[in-house]
Amino acid sequence: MGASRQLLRFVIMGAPGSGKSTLALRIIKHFQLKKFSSGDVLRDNMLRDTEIGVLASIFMAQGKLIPDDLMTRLILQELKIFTQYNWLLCGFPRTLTQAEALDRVYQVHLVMNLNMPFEVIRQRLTARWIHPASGRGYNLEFNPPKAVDVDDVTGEPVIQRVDDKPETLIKRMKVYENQTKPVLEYYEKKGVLETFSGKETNQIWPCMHAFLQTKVPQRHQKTQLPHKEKSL
Ligand SMILES: Nc1nc2c(ncn2[C@@H]2O[C@H](COP(=O)(O)OP(=O)(O)O)[C@@H](O)[C@H]2O)c(=O)[nH]1
Ligand SMILES: Nc1ncnc2c1ncn2[C@@H]1O[C@H](COP(=O)(O)OP(=O)(O)O)[C@@H](O)[C@H]1O
Repeated sequence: MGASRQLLRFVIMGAPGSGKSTLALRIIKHFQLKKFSSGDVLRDNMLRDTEIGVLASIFMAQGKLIPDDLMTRLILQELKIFTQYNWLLCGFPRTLTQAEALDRVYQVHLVMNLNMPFEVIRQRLTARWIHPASGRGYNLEFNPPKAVDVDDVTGEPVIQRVDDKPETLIKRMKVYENQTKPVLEYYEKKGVLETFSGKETNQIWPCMHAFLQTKVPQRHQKTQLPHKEKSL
């Protein structure tokens, strides 16, 4: 893939709270990829009170996945806007049906999987806060907002996600085990899966960054910055 003129089609996967969004933000800072998050698309629909948003909020609050046909139609439709760009999908696909539907339209070149102990995830999610309109995420321990309870950019309130409640998290982890883990096997068989294990973003990121430098053609790499960053 390295030398080809193909557009880059990357995916980042991992259990809820494993750091997909946090690492995706670092990736797009260093590499020319558009980040596309299924959770953000759903939350945007929820904020705008669309039909999809109303439906999504019911499934999400129960820790369930949004049905495949709806989700796939939504994401493939939204992705059309990015046809001319390299992209990085965050949170999609989450089931085998979604992965197969994506495959029918795009060739995925690389899937980065985050592997992290459940206890770390549980601790992180009790302290996760988000700005719903932008999807910007905070963590009271790891990257707190500059001012208490408000988004750094807009000054609007940040909230805790209803699906981060401990009982909903347990359900989401089961869904991840049963429905999303098979997607990892699917990509493994295709030879595009790369797994990164660790407990901290700052530990995983240098490995991921170094790996991506070998996968992303030079022309799609942004000016090199030091590996270590203070936040985000
Ligand atoms: N303590 C801690 N929190 C982190 C770290 N990396 C990310 N987080 C926070 O953990 C939560 C989950 O991360 P996020 O990127 O939203 O995970 P996602 O659900 O996989 O997209 C967020 O509140 C992040 O700010 C880390 O290395 N340490
Ligand atoms: N690809 C998807 N298929 C079905 N439901 C999805 C998908 N992506 C997101 N969702 C719904 O949105 C919720 C939040 O997803 P996301 O923002 O990616 O959070 P996290 O990675 O923390 O679980 C999921 O628990 C699920 O209900």
